[in-house]
Amino acid sequence: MIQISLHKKLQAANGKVSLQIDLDIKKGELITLYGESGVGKTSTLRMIAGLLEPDHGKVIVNNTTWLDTKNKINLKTQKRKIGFVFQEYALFPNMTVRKNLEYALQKNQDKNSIDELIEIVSLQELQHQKPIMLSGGQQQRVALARALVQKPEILLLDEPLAALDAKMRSKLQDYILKVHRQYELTTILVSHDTGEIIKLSDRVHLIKNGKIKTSGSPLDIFTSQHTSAKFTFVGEVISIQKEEVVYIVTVLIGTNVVKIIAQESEVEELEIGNKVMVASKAFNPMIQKII
Ligand SMILES: Nc1ncnc2c1ncn2[C@@H]1O[C@H](COP(=O)(O)OP(=O)(O)OP(=O)(O)O)[C@@H](O)[C@H]1O
Repeated sequence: MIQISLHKKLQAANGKVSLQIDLDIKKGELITLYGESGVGKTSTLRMIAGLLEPDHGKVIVNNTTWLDTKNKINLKTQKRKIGFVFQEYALFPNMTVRKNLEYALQKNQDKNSIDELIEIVSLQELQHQKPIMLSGGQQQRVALARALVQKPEILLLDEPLAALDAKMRSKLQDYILKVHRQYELTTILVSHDTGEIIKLSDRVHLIKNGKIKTSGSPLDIFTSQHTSAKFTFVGEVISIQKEEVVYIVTVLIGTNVVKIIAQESEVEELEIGNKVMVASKAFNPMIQKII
C-alpha cells in the first residue's frame, strides 16, 4: 500500500493554487491522475519522486517512510525506489541502448536483468545502436526499460506517449501494461488521452482546484452511463456515414477498424476524432486461434 498526502502552494499564472493531494494506492495498481493543464499533476509526481519539496506531507511506500515532514524524514531521490518516464526520452546520445540501461544499474547489481528487460521491450536487435538511430517509439521503449532497471516500487509516467503517433502509442501502451503486470509494479500515470487512460488504468483520480475531486474506474469517470457489457473496447471515430435510416460509425480500435451500426440519437454528439467506448452484451464473443 502506498499512502500519499502532499500539500504545496503552487505559483500558477493566475495566482497561487493550494495543492492538497491525498491518495491511497494498492500495490500492483495502475492509477491515473487526470485534470486540466496546470492543476498540479506533474508537481505531484515530482514530490513523490523527491524532486520537489512539499510544504508538508507524507509518502509511505509499503511501510517505508520516504517523506514525513513532521518528523523531518525526506529521502533523497536516489534512495526512493522510483522509475520515471517523461514525454522527452532523455537518453544519453553517446551511449548505445544497452549502455543506457547498464548506466542505470547500481553497483553490485546483476547485469542479467538488462538482458531480460531488453527482451521484454523487444530491443534485442537495437541494443547496440545509439538513440539517434531509433524512432520515437523505440527510444521511449528504451526509456521505459531504463526506468525499470532498479526494480522500482513506484513507476511514474508523465505523459510518456504524448509525442508519439496513434499507432506507436497503442503499441507502447501494450508494453506499459506488459511491464506493469510482469514486474508487479505500482504505477502512477499522468495522461490527457482518455482512450489511453481507459485502456491502462485501474482507477482514475480527477484533480480540480488543487484537490482530488472524484475517483473511480475509468468508465465511471469518462462515460455518463454505467454499462453491464460483456466486453468493452476503446477506440477513435474515423468516419460517420448515413445509410438509409441508420448510421455506420467506423471506429479504429488499436490497429483494427470496426464498423458499428448506430441510431441517429447515438451519433448526434459524435465527431470524427472522438474517443468512444464500444461495448457489447447481446451475444457471446467467439474465440478462435489465429494461425
Ligand atoms: N517549484 C514550484 N513552486 C511553485 N509553483 C510551481 C513549482 N513548479 C511548478 N509550479 C506551478 O504549478 C502549477 C502546476 O504545474 P504542473 O506542471 O504540476 O501542472 P500539470 O497539471 O502537470 O500541467 P500539464 O497538464 O500542463 O502538464 C503551474 O502553474 C506551475 O507554474
